[in-house]
Amino acid sequence: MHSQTSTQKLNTTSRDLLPFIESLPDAVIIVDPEHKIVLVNTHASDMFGYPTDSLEGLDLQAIIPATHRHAHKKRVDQYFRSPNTKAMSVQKRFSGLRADGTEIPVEIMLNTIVLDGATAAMAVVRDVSYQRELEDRLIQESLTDEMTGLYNRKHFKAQLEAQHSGFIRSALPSSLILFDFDHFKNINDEYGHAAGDTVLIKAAKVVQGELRPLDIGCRIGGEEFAIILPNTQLRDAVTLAERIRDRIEKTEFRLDDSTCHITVTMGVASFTPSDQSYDSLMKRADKLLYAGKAAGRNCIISQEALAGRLGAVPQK
Ligand SMILES: Nc1nc2c(ncn2[C@@H]2O[C@H](COP(=O)(O)OP(=O)(O)OP(=O)(O)O)[C@@H](O)[C@H]2O)c(=O)[nH]1
Repeated sequence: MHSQTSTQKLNTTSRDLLPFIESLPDAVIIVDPEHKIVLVNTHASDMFGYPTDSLEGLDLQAIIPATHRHAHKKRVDQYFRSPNTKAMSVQKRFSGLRADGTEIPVEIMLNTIVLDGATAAMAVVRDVSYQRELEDRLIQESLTDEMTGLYNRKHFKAQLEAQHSGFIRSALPSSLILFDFDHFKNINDEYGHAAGDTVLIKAAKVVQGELRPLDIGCRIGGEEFAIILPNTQLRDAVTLAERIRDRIEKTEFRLDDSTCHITVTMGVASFTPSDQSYDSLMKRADKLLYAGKAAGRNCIISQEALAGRLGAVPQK
């Protein structure tokens, strides 16, 4: 005698199944091997924005976002070839497509059933908008520096590592600007630590305002910032660094009852074939930054300067 398993097919009729699926708190969509929707509950019509019963008879593709349709169709075919009970969203984030064209984040649990004598797949679909939003917010928070809103050191390292991999794989140029505020201790000593924080927050906004969408602005230490510039040659990175240095120098930082000015010193470097890891770029940029401090601050020193081909770019 065979023991019952959780994957044993349910053998039922639409008439018997309907009250059961109507009693469930999730949307239920039953699909035949030709991908036709054969039975749904009211939650499914509501979730996807269709009048009652009008989902039935439609191709399943009608409720799949266009970008996922091809992969989803293949997955459904594969499911019918070797059906097993499984969650479709364990590794991947799924979305459904509503009648009004908006997308809804969902989790899907699939079961095979025999409905009215024919094999079908029963998808239990749960709206996970709230969880997805929370998840996105937590991910974003875990990568962000709370004070300035720039990315944090953890994200900085992960992104620089990814850029290094891209460089090794396909020689995509990437550059790094590392910078540190000059004599920041004096700001704290003169105006107080809270004022120092205000300067950092405002300077971060100045930096952010100069970046392109793909550039990654980070606060990697107390008053040490970094900008990863994907797909950017050293020359262009130096141009951007100079623009930011100049903008910060010219900014009047308004504090509670006073104002102050501050400057930054920058090290600018790009990946080279001898970089074994992202860390060597980081160390090189750090060395350049400290060479800039030694050269008198408020300046940019680029990798070429270190190689002796270009002088430092002191601004004063
Ligand atoms: N207000 C504030 N101060 C910070 C923060 N992080 C670091 N600092 C301060 O930044 C100062 C850094 O001092 P130093 O490392 O001596 O550097 P500096 O005074 O900027 O001088 P140079 O880097 O040599 O130009 C210290 O006084 C730290 O307390 C922060 O988040 N907020």
